[in-house]
Amino acid sequence: MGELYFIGMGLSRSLMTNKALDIIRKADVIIYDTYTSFSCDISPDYVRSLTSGKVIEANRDLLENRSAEVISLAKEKAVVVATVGDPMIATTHVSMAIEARKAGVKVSVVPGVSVHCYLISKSMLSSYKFGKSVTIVYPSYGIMDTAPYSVIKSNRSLDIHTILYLDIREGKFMTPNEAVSLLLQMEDMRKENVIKEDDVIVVGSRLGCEDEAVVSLSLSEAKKYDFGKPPHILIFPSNLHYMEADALKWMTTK
Ligand SMILES: C[S@@+](CC[C@H](N)C(=O)[O-])C[C@H]1O[C@@H](n2cnc3c(N)ncnc32)[C@H](O)[C@@H]1O
Repeated sequence: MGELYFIGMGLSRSLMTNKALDIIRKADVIIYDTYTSFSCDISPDYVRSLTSGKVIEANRDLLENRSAEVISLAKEKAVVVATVGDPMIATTHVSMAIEARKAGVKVSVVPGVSVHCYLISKSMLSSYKFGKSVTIVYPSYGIMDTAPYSVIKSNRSLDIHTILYLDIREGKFMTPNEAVSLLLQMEDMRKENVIKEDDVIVVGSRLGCEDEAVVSLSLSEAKKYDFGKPPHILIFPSNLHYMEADALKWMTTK
């Protein structure tokens, strides 16, 4: 009898739980998700060094379009879908989990340290004040997706903060500089007075790694700031409680 495990590996080796390690060590097959996120020190080769199970590097096609193959394998074997961070936060793996359950396969989820929670904690902004999050994507065929603009506008109208994930496209990671430039272009297009150059954002870089950084700066400062190596993530805050404003003062730029 097989089983399908969705394992969160955390953001880096030091943040991988013992439970995740145990299940990876014992699994027959590990489907390593290379599509939804990236870690500074967890890699398919690192996972190979932990287990005698077969490690398969999975792209979007295998995880979304060919998930039936994974589910069919899990009818007989212990199969792990291993994701950097948490397997169910800002991913589409719930769809595979539901299909597997419908097919009679036992499904287990092992949460991991997610960039979402890690960022909220490091920013010290109130966890009660975060709304819908959204990904800023590169324009495709010259068309700009202004969904992040709509989400920030809606969250701000409710006085809540927005987490902005940044696009990963064919191995290229969007930089905070590119993200800020796209947000300002969205304002130019929509002109609904949502995003201004002097708005303050929080940028998390390589969270969970030795060289992680969290900085708070204005959009105009962010345009030319060197944020270092990826991955990066942004918070677009709404109005700040005085304690949140104090917390951000400790995170000013270098
Ligand atoms: C689609 S989300 C997936 C989140 C993942 N499932 C988790 O729970 O951590 C991936 C995006 O989160 C951000 N991200 C992921 N890991 C990060 C890290 N260690 N430091 C900063 N940003 C990170 C990047 O913007 C990246 O493109």
